[in-house]
Amino acid sequence: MKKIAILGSTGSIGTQTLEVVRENRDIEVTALAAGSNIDLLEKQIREFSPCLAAVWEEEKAAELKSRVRDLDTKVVSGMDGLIQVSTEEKADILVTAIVGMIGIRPTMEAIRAGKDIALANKETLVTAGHLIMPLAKERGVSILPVDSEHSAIFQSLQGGQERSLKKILLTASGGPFRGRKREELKDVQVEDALKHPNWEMGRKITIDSSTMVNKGLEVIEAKWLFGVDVDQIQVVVQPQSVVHSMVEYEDGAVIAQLGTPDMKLPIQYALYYPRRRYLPGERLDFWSIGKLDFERPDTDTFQALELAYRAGRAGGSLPTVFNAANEMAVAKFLDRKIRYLEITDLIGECMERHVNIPSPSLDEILDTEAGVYEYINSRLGRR
Ligand SMILES: NC(=O)C1=CN([C@@H]2O[C@H](COP(=O)(O)OP(=O)(O)OC[C@H]3O[C@@H](n4cnc5c(N)ncnc54)[C@H](OP(=O)(O)O)[C@@H]3O)[C@@H](O)[C@H]2O)C=CC1
Ligand SMILES: CC(=O)[C@@H](O)[C@H](O)COP(=O)(O)O
Ligand SMILES: [Mn+2]
Repeated sequence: MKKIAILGSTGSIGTQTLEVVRENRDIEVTALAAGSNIDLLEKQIREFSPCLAAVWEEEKAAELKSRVRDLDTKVVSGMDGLIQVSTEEKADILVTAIVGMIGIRPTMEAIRAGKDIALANKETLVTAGHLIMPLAKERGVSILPVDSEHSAIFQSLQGGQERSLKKILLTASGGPFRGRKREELKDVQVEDALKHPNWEMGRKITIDSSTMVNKGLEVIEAKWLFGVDVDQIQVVVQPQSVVHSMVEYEDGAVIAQLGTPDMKLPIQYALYYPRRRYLPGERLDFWSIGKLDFERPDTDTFQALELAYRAGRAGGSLPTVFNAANEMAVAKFLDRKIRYLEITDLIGECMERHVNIPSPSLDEILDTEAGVYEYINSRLGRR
């Protein structure tokens, strides 16, 4: 019996992970954590009987505790609760399906406790990759990619050919605004940006896909997962999201992983690696697909992609600035406090004024995050 804990069980990746669990009878869920959706978390507790559940908000945790008092599930809250879930002693694998760099501490504690990580939470690796990758190596734990592109790269690298890897071809859908010019994006509304052409995902990552910040985060995520320079990573727009990513080897051979846009495949692959298992769902039908398109990304319009390369090349605390500015800007955009193009503008502005810390400690990363939030709040006044 495989045993897993999930951070962010009520979200898009969290619920799809539980679907994978439902379809396979040999995974036990030992711990679950969510932010505030206690209605869904209660249902999950009743179905999967974890011994531990965490809710970020203390009041909601108290309410959930009272609702599940007929069960043996212990309910905890706050950062301490997240860490208890991530280090729950019976679990072998932690699925990090929480959104944002709030995942750093629980992920690091899980690694210290010897858990393998099925990593969806890219913000953690983007901001703390220089701490996480060596820690994982030291503790002998695996970081298994869940992000579809990184899973595709990982799958394309099977066979132990990593040493002959020349280049990563990271595919991007181009988002809902592919083909538009920057000028045409000034009046974009929340509803427009939430219409991803191919994937159903949480709100924050959906906005990130529309600005191509998501692809920028993924470039830095790939740098850490596969030990390459960001300049060995080329973003290729593949509007159908059928080619999930590719690798080019020294001899010019390109190996790709293709599939329907369904996150259950990378989730299941991470949970059972190196085994492949039957997964119900649609299969690719190349006769009806007909053709696949490939394009160069428009970095004049999607300036965040260049900013991410700059942050990834510089390293240190600059990726934290890129990520933290985006996290706050997206929250404000979703709250209708700022305009769409201000997301990218704020990221650029925060990066411009930052004095880079070459190899920041966890405290320095969190201080950098706090500094970015403080700057954006003061810069926007009461907005
Ligand atoms: N969705 C996708 O297809 C993909 C997602 N990813 C990455 O996976 C991560 C999750 O994305 P996604 O599932 O779309 O996001 P969602 O917004 O759908 O879900 C986020 C989850 O995190 C929980 N959460 C948020 N804040 C806290 C907190 N403070 N404490 C505890 N739990 C918290 C939410 O709980 P609640 O709802 O209860 O508040 C929810 O369960 C992101 O990093 C994203 O970039 C990567 C590739 C694909
Ligand atoms: C499903 C997944 O992995 C997302 O990160 C997806 O790739 C977003 O699509 P784009 O960022 O390419 O639009
Ligand atoms: Mn992705």
